[in-house]
Amino acid sequence: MAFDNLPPLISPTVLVTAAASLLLYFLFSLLRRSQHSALPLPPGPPGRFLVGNLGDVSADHPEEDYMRWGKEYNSDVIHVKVLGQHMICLNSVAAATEILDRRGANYCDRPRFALFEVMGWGLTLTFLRWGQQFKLHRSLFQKTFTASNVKVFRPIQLHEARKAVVDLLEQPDKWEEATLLMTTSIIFRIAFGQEITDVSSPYCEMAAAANEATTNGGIAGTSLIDLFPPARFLPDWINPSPALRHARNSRKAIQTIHDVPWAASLKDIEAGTAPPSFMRTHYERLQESIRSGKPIEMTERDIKGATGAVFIAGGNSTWSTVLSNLMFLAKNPAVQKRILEEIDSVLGVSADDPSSTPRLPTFEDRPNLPRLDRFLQEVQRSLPLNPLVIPHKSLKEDEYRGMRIPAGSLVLANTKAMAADPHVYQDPHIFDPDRYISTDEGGRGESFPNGNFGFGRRKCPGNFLAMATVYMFLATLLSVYEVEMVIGPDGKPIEPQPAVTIGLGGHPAPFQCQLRLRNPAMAQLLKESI
Ligand code: HEM
Repeated sequence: MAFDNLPPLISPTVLVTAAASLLLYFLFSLLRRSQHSALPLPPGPPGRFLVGNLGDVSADHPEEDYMRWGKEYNSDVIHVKVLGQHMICLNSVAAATEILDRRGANYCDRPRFALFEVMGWGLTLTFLRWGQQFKLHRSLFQKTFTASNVKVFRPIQLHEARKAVVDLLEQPDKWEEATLLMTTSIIFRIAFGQEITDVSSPYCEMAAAANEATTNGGIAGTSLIDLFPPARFLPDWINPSPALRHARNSRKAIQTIHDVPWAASLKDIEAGTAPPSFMRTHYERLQESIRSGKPIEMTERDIKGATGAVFIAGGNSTWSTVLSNLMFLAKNPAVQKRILEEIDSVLGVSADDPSSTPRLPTFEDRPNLPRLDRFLQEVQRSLPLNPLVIPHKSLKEDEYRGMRIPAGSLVLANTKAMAADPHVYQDPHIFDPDRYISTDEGGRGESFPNGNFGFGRRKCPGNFLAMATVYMFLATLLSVYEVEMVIGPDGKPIEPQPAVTIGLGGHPAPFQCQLRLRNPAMAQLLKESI
């Protein structure tokens, strides 16, 4: 876990308060122990008096520790206890689907994310505890972003993907900026109905500030403020943790991203000029309920919080996935060549036939591009961007294969371990999209990776939307460009090394690649299309 904030927080006041709370908690735990079933906890490293496994789980890549312990204890379910908090890590798809999917009703809570509340993400679905408000916000998302309902957003995704590739025709080395602008504009249009035409839009700065504040908040639920929420009220002068200071300093950015686009969209809605968006749909439903005297289940505050959640959960996560795909394209030229052949054949591009009249890719082409689809899956397996997903919390004590999962446990799904499981994937360290070809077609028929969008009742409600954006951008880009490795000063290609940064929502570590124009006629078509 990320206990990166530990040393600066140790002021005498905090130490005394923390020691007293720990003692109370310890006595309380002793009292409750007699009520537990006699089943053993899942295996895991032995803890120490009072602090348990504090310090045993690394801040940077805890998923690696859980994988190591999985091997050491020969178990796909690992238990650690930190400052009295039970934590259960699920290292296999079998354990995660049984516990988080099938028994989802018991694992749908979240721990309290006190640090993110301080920032101003109080009414954000991702961080809501189980209860009425969670159910309401979850239903707002689920209704809007089902596999079929997200089709309504396709024109936005198509337009933004084409625009991004046209921008790249001017400045092909600005692939990071162009893809960030695209994913930000898509999510802004879908959330608020506000278009971001270029980087000079004030929304870009607001989005960047909110994203930076949020991603630098560390791994959600793991700061000392999360483990000991009363510390959030410590005044600045007794040196609260850097994390708390960061959260307090972030409030303005988070408030702005909720208020400013909301106010602009409200004007458009009232003027009758607002395009379809998440905000418009739910705001108009609320107004309609008020007008017709129907029972009102949500408030304007709920809609504002949920709209902010669409932005924060759906913008950078999609951008990171796009970047990850670019990295693996550059790294695997042979795989890319076969995808390009497939795209050309579907779009009617023929080098031998000058009379061929190719066209630009659309959403309807997706079922005919299975190589691209398998590639998207293999990228997710090879570099899970959220290796431990976001912690779920159990409501009641449970039993799994003779092991006890205490009530109130934090449950982590280790997607990195799942993706590397040799029982599921042959040579898991090799990048091989063909591993998913079905046995009927002569392949191995390995399962698509499971867990990159989470599990159970907290599973990402934006997964269909996100993958539609990633698909549309890649199909459009590859119809025009090839993604290559950069050649280093020694004349050799610089091979990108896949790695993930830490924080809320992982991001691929910096890498290099370059775009080579391969089809000028398609580029011309693209320019004419927007
Ligand atoms: C490729 C892009 C994306 C990735 C990799 C991703 C991944 C995830 C993951 C791992 C979770 C946690 C699931 C769990 O706890 O079991 C999550 C939750 C969530 N995601 Fe996404 N997501 C993406 C895009 C989106 C988009 C586009 C939206 C908005 C429409 C969105 C909205 C949410 C929300 C609101 C939650 C919280 C759900 C809850 O707590 O009930 N995500 N996402």
